[in-house]
Amino acid sequence: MTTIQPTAPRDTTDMRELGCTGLAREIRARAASGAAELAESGTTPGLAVVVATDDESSAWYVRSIARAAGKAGIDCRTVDLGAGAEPERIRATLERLSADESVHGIILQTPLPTGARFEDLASAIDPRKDVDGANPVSLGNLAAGLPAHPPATAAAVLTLLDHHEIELAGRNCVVVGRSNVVGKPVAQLMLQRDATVTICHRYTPDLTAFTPDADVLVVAVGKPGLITDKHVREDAIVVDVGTTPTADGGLLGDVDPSVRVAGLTPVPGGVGPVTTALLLEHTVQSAIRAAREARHRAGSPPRTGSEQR
Ligand SMILES: Nc1nc(=O)c2c([nH]1)NC[C@@H]1CN(c3ccc(C(=O)N[C@@H](CCC(=O)O)C(=O)O)cc3)C=[N+]21
Repeated sequence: MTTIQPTAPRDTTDMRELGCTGLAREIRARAASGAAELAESGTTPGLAVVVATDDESSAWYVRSIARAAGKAGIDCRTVDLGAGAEPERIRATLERLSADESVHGIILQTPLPTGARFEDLASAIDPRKDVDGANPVSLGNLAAGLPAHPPATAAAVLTLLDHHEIELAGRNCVVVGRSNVVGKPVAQLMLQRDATVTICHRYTPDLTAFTPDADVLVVAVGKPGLITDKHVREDAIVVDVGTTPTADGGLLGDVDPSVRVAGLTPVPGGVGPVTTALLLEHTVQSAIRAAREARHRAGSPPRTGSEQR
């Protein structure tokens, strides 16, 4: 008779918690100082948050955006159309906000009511105001290496990795999840950084065929406990994008708490707060650009030769 040997517990001494303390605050401060500068010339950055869901994670995010925007001097307007809103109504709202000069950033919250397709509706967001990279034009520009705002969550993943000085060039990166809001744009951003990128999703029969190859693993699925020790090497860096609310008001990531790796982003306190901060920063950047374009239209002096391209 064979006895089953318990697997040796992994050494937990040098696991790094890759948190966002300091980083999110720094980005929010940058957004606030940009907003303050704009205020001197009479512009208040405006952010419109369009909601057509009663999803709890989304509701939390919307409140958090409104709170942080207020503190940063950004005028945040939540347009709640209700969970059963018709796609035509959502589209008309996005078109109206796209034409509204006091609005510099627009975010359409996911999930959407059944029957509404995110990609279809997001095409109604003016790409210049697309601060959450939702318009397929933004995703296309991103894939082509042209300027575009990436979705704030995708940008947060890269910003957090940079903050902790995680190298991506030449490394194996595995992304679990292929949403247009996270998985696909994260993969594009990692590709731009010269990583070898694999994308796994719900039709991947066995994640363990791919995830143990990851030097850097990004998980954006929304299934608590999906990733366990068997999925990752001990020397891997893991970014947990999942935020599933629990009945008692807590928040669960996609990575099982028992997982021991070289570095793990915590939930809460990891990607989430950086996401909110970057959304504000994208909005301020968009407002700065709009103000600059308005000055040019008003007939400012022509640019000097060295500035022309
Ligand atoms: N178009 C679109 N873009 C999104 O980026 C998007 C969306 N729709 N729909 C909803 C989800 C959810 N989401 C979160 C962002 C930050 C936190 C966050 O900051 N959470 C805190 C803590 C929350 C708590 O303590 O309850 C943290 O992780 O530390 C959570 C969730 C963005 N989403």
